[in-house]
Amino acid sequence: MTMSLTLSIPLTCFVPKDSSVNSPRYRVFTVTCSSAIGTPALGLAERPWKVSDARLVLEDGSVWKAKSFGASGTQVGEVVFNTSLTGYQEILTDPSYAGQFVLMTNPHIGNTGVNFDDEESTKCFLAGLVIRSLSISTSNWRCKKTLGDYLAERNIMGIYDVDTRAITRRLREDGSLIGVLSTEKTKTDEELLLMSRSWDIVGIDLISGVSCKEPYEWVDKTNSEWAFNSRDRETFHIIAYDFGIKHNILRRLASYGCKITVVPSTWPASETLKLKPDGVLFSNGPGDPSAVPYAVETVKDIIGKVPVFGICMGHQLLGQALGGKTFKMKFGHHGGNHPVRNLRSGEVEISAQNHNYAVDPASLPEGVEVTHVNLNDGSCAGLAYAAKNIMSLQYHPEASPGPHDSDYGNGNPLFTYMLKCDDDLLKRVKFLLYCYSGLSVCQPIFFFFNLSIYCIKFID
Ligand SMILES: NC(=O)CC[C@H](N)C(=O)O
Repeated sequence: MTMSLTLSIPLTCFVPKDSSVNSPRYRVFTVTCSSAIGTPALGLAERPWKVSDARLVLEDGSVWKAKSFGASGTQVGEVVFNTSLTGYQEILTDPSYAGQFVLMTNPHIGNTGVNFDDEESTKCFLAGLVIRSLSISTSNWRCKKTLGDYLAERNIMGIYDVDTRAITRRLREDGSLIGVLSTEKTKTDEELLLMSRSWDIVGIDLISGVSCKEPYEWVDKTNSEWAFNSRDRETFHIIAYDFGIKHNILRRLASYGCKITVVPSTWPASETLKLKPDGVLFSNGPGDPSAVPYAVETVKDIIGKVPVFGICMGHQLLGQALGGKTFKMKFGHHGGNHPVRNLRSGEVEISAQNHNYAVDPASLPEGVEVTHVNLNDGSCAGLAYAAKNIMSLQYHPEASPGPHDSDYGNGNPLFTYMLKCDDDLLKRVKFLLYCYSGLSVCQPIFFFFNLSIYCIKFID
């Protein structure tokens, strides 16, 4: 059944007192929702009066009472905060969050439900979701189910009605913390605390749990509705190492004319080189880059022989393979609003990021160039080593957190830079250019969503 609600809202409540806007005093808003009465699955996620039935116990001894949604049980993980306003579904399906609880600083989550197009992988690998307020209704033309139903089906725990601001301040002051989330009443706070203190994410190989088991070919391109900056004139064969690869990286490469073979994280370098690819991509992935020495060895065996490009974990592994060091940051970067400066062009990009580790530029050998820096803390956000045809980024150029600044397109500064270089260098780094300029997708819906928020703020 389709319901139509007509709301008469005094417009004066949206207009500043000194506004000169000449408009009727009342405007009629018509809201149409296609939820059947008596089947609240798509309309109501949770009754707002549900009582606390979950606890988040942090390793610092603090206990946070909350209400559960999604799966129930007891789960341990590292708590990180994410500052994205939109894109919770991309976050939920980003394999790099394996072993982590994602706390969203945006207080209102779940309002657009979930759909089948925005997934970055086929599973949710994160430990759980921590939010302030779970939207009691979902409203989006692409919505297929509620966030609560989605998490329950994937056996992922979620909690809401928890003071996410206070936890974020704590994480900002003390750094990322291990926590235990539980809906089990039989477990005491002390037991949960002990559990949190006896688990660690450092030094664990989380990549093996998320990587594909067999090689496969990837052909899907960015959906034409969202596509921009596509090029399919030329075809490059790319081998993409799956350390927890996000689908949009593959879609953007396909849209830029790449034929892609995705291989498991343990795929031998010799097999890769036998295929004589035009380039190799080292993907993003979860956990500590120092815990996967086998992956660093693979990277070492490949660099210098074919052009390579690294994203996030791939960037960190490249840093190590070049002789550099990675270190754990205090609370990392997780969000769709991180400013990054491109040191070659001087331009600033608003980027999507998700990492807790970084490459220490001082540890890198001579000749390796830091191409990008994160403007929030000056950390290394990109590297290039022309002598070995290497480029890498710490952030996610394929993402569209609203802006798609990191999809440089044809008229991008790097392209201009390349054209000034000699022909040989241009040829050698052509693949890198394709990767670099290709990794982003337009999602106008986010743009308009953000725009509407700004408008509401403006007239409020
Ligand atoms: N997105 C990623 O690839 C993350 C890399 C690594 N797991 C980190 O936290 O820094």
